[in-house]
Amino acid sequence: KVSLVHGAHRTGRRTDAAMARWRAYGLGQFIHWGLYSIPGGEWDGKTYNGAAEWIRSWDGITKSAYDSLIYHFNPVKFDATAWAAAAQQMGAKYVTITTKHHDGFCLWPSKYTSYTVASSPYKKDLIKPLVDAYNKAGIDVILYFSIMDWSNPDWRYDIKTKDDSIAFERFKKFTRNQLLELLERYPTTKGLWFDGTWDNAWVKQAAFADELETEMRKMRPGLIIGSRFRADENGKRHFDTNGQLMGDYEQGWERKIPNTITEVHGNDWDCVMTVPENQWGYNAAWKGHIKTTDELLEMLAKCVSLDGNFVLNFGPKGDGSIRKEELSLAREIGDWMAVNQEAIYGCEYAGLEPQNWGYFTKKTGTDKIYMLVFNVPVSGALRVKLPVQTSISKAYRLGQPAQTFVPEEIQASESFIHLKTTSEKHPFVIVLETAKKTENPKVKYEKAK
Ligand SMILES: COc1ccc([C@H]2[C@H](O)[C@H](O)[C@H](C)N2C)cc1
Repeated sequence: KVSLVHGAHRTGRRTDAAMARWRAYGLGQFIHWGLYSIPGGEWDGKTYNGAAEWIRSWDGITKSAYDSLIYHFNPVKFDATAWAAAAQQMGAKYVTITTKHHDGFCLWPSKYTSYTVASSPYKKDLIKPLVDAYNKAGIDVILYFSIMDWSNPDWRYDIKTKDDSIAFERFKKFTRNQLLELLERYPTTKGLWFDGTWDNAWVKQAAFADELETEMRKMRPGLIIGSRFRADENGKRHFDTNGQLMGDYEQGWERKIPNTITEVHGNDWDCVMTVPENQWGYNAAWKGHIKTTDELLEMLAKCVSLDGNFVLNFGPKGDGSIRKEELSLAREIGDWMAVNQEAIYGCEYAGLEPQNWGYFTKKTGTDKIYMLVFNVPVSGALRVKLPVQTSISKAYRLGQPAQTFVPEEIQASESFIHLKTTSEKHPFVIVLETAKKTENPKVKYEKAK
């Protein structure tokens, strides 16, 4: 262990109520929306092959042409209530919304730059109606904020000269001003999801970022900040020089999911996932493999089974409408959640040996186990290995309690649940009510004689 001033300030999970609420979410929605949503990955009839929200960095578009998109941003179809209703029906318990992506365009009328929605034909603040509508729908809001800001002349990828450091000092002040402004304007938001923090200039700001994180946490008790915000004084990100997690949860799982509980290191984490292979902002082409509802449900189940949250991304169009493919995915996920949400919300790693048929979750604070079945074996026999001295007192289909199962014990603490049919076409859940086999004191006494 090396001594660090700006490393992790906490080891182990946060134990407060605000973090317990975050831990219980299970399913979240990500929203990437901004000027990049207007071109949607296309420009002058050419298709940009990268992620649509990165089109400004493409040599097929001039920076000034991209920046002039601000004069065309007028999302007349934007309806925060409709967005929140779709998220609520999907079963999202939190939403992470881009306030400012790498291009620097602010969806709120920031006092510290003119490159905001206030300078667009739309003029009005977009973040407040979203926060209010989602909160009204019972959904918590986390604000995405990119430190990297291509619109700000003081931003630097690295600090090489005296001029660079003078400019970057201005940029650090600007960044702090915007973050405090967001916390002041949107007091009900629960956290900040930082991005654009890998460049050398920011990685060198361990002390500044550490002080800023402390200041923001003081300003908003309970505030949730992940491992992407700051580096330690050796430039280590996500995990400090001693391997300790920076921030409150691990944010490294971008379009990927851990396979075993050991990869999670006992931390809280969330996985942020795109529907296409790698498109966060609206991409008209919608090309490559588009994940199906069952694939996305399996990712959700896998995340919760390994103590994480699953955050599914939506990329609204420049006009403020949400594309029909995303709305139908949300609808189908919501239909499944309406029946099976008990196996997701407030659930955690069950501590059981994983089986090929799917994933186990456990209701936090109880002995209730859920079997989320995605891959029905041709035998129809689902193997369950429980901890020793644990038995199954009841087994039934979630949503159809009359459909019960009598486990076949094949050896100590190992049973088969025999399905009635192997022709299920969609994922389903079996609930196992388990109990510790308590020693009967009378029996013990008799033995002793
Ligand atoms: C350098 O590779 C990157 C950098 C940033 C990203 C951004 C995406 O634009 C999106 O905002 C995602 C959450 N973030 C990691 C993706 C790939």
